[in-house]
Amino acid sequence: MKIVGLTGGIGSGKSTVAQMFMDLGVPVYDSDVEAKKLMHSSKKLKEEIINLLGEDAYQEDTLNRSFIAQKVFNDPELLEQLNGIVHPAVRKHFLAWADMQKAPYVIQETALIFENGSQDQYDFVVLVTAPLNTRLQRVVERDGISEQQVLDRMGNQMDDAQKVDLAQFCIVNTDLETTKNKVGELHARLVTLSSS
Ligand SMILES: CC(C)(COP(=O)(O)OP(=O)(O)OC[C@H]1O[C@@H](n2cnc3c(N)ncnc32)[C@H](O)[C@@H]1O)[C@@H](O)C(=O)NCCC(=O)NCCS
Ligand SMILES: Nc1ncnc2c1ncn2[C@@H]1O[C@H](COP(=O)(O)OP(=O)(O)OP(=O)(O)O)[C@@H](O)[C@H]1O
Repeated sequence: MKIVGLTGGIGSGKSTVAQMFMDLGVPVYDSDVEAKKLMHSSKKLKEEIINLLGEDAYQEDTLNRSFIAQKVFNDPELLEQLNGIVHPAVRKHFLAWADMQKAPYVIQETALIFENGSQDQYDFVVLVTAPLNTRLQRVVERDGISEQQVLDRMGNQMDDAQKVDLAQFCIVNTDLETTKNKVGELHARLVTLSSS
């Protein structure tokens, strides 16, 4: 079984594209969602996160996302430390999940691949892109946060121009119908590549 990484900057449409692959029957692991579940359920992670960010990181036992986001997304060092706690746990959990899937290939959807040099963990990396202004607008509308807050997160991610050169496949996600067709073509290609 091959392991495909699906990545893209904030608001590029990773989750939208991931859903299209799921509709074609491909098992998809959503790292953002699973990371949050682990940050909630693992006592060890929780302790480490409280040690790093303080008691306010959890509110009545629930992850205080806005507090954490506001602390880490404009402090690269702190973000790196948080990533150092969360990412190894997600990796371990993903591998156990992948082991249980029966399909030619599985997808790990994750915001960060090239940023942390983890591209070697994948057989192929698919990059989703969209123009910066479109991404900004989508996230402001979806999450109700300010443009500056989106720009802070973008500041911790690599530019598309650099990522395009590193990925094996790229999906430009502006028109949804075009994206869907591209996903269909890519799926057929990945199935073929997975059997060779
Ligand atoms: C800070 C947190 C609680 C904010 O949660 P929130 O629900 O507001 O945002 P969400 O997780 O949906 O992230 C939205 C987008 O922000 C960007 N983002 C998230 N984590 C990171 C990161 N570590 N570095 C750069 N960008 C990131 C991505 O584009 C992501 O898709 C959360 O993002 C987090 O815990 N991040 C650190 C752990 C991590 O790296 N998770 C990502 C998968 S392993
Ligand atoms: N081609 C498109 N046309 C119009 N809206 C879109 C398109 N693709 C995605 N969107 C919308 O833009 C928003 C962001 O898309 P999505 O959540 O898939 O991005 P993402 O890359 O997963 O974002 P994040 O990094 O924040 O998790 C969503 O509200 C989604 O419905």
